Amino acid sequence: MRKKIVAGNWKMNCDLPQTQSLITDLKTGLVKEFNCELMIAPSFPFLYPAFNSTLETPIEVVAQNCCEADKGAFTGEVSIDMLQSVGVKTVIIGHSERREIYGESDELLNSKTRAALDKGMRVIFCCGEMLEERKAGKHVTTVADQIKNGLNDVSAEQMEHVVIAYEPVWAIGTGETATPEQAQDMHAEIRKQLEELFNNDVANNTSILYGGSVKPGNAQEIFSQPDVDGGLVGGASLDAQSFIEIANAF
Ligand SMILES: O=C[C@H](O)COP(=O)(O)O
Repeated sequence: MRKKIVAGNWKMNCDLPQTQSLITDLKTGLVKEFNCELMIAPSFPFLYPAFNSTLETPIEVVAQNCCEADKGAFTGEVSIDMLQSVGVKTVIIGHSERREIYGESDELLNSKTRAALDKGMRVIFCCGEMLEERKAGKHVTTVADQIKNGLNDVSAEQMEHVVIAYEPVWAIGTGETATPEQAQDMHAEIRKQLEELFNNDVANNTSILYGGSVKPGNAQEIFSQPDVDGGLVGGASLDAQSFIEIANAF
């Protein structure tokens, strides 16, 4: 079932006091029902305190990454079981910063995605083209390849637990947003791709979020596009008021 979602990716920004104070501000600001699911993704050490602080609220705490392996000699990694043991049910996989800075390949992201889905997690699978790829007119094929490779061997049934986040890399943290038309065009292409890879139900029922400089001032126009089901928000999610205003854009 296609859901409206606004997810805040806090990236590597808040320490424990800042995490707690941002959650307190969010809880104070959540005075009414929202027409969308709300998620926040703090850093690993703060997932458990965040999970505890958001019990009985509409906020879901999600992870920014996970390891594809079960357990063992993987220094610095965090397993899916570990995430689940602190209440996490959703994980972001394939963010462009993981792809670019940490060199995570389509194959690795596919392993992470399948491992997370096999363990019953929900996955927010990120895709998006670089500026040069858009300028060269290769943005649609780039994103199609990322989806095809990243979701290889994922079943149509498992796709019920997959959310796609389209984030053009040139719009992340730059203040430059894709136009609502650019977002809509790519989201429609992604749905076409999901239909080819899976079926019509998967294409229609998968939530596709837009990410890249979403702010209170542009959220409504972007979210009003027929194939945009919400946002993966970076910078603006670090301010409770902005995040709530974005969530109110539905
Ligand atoms: O995960 C979120 C995206 O990278 C967007 O970040 P941004 O809203 O700061 O551009």
